[in-house]
Amino acid sequence: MSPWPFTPSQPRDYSLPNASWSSEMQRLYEHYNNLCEMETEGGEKIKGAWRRLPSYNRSLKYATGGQCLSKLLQGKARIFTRNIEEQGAGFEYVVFVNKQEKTCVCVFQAGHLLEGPPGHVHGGAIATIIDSVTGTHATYLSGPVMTANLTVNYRSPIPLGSVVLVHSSLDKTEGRKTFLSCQVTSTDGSKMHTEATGIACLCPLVWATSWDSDGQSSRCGDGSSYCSERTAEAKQSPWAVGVLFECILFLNDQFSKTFTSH
Ligand SMILES: CCCCCCCCCCCC(=O)SCCNC(=O)CCNC(=O)[C@H](O)C(C)(C)COP(=O)(O)OP(=O)(O)OC[C@H]1O[C@@H](n2cnc3c(N)ncnc32)[C@H](O)[C@@H]1OP(=O)(O)O
Repeated sequence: MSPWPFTPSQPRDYSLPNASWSSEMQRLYEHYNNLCEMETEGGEKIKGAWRRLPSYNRSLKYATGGQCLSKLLQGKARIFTRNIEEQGAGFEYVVFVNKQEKTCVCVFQAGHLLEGPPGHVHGGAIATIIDSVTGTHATYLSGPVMTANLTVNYRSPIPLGSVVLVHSSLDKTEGRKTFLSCQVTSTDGSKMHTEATGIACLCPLVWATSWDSDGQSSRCGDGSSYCSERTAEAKQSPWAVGVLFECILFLNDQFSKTFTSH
């Protein structure tokens, strides 16, 4: 690993198909991926309502200023759903967001390491994928968040190795809080596996700096879509504070390493 935190790198995008994906997983990936790009009558390709979110084994890629943060913390900040080496053994998933409807869908294939009841997915693994999807969705909508609350109702077991859809929708935002609902269903929608609601809380530092002079919130998850109408100036504020905050964390870590190695 490079000792210099700004060194450019090409991390693996875990949301792209791999050999472990079943034909059903592949089919659904292609279905939603096709909705990301539309063709006009003139044959021109234009952006659709959906967008695939790339996914890395580092967790900060989509935070406001995340491109920079993820480089600073590339050797540190890991997200455990993306750190099981064997392809197909753990969480195989891809998340798509619908900018207009403010909804999100995840195509999820559960691998053998996620077993709970014999032949079925562990409840903690189900809560994990729900937390990951709603957390990603809230981050996309509002900026870097922590899960404050997650309430899960398990309706029917999920067979190990099967593919399910995880739907997340925005209920409301209230101050720092983003309220989301989530359903895990079979891919044809006929069976409800799990229902959940959650509250994601915008990180305090970002919240404190995300107000325009006119009192309008300028939170922007990916800085490009949900808040595209907001001012560029407003977008800079949480980005800059985020980078400053992460610089402090990075320097702190370097100092810690220096002291503990002696
Ligand atoms: C970038 C990644 C991309 C990549 C995508 C990454 C996807 C993965 C996402 C994983 C997300 C996680 O697992 S995060 C890890 C699990 N979560 C945690 O560890 C969070 C631990 N809890 C905390 O750190 C804290 O409690 C916070 C940050 C949630 C809130 O603390 P705080 O900042 O001091 O704020 P506080 O005033 O207490 O609360 C703010 C508002 O939220 C309300 N509130 C707080 N807790 C609750 C609660 N349990 N249920 C209801 N409401 C609550 C309060 O009443 C208040 O409402 P009002 O008075 O304003 O009305």
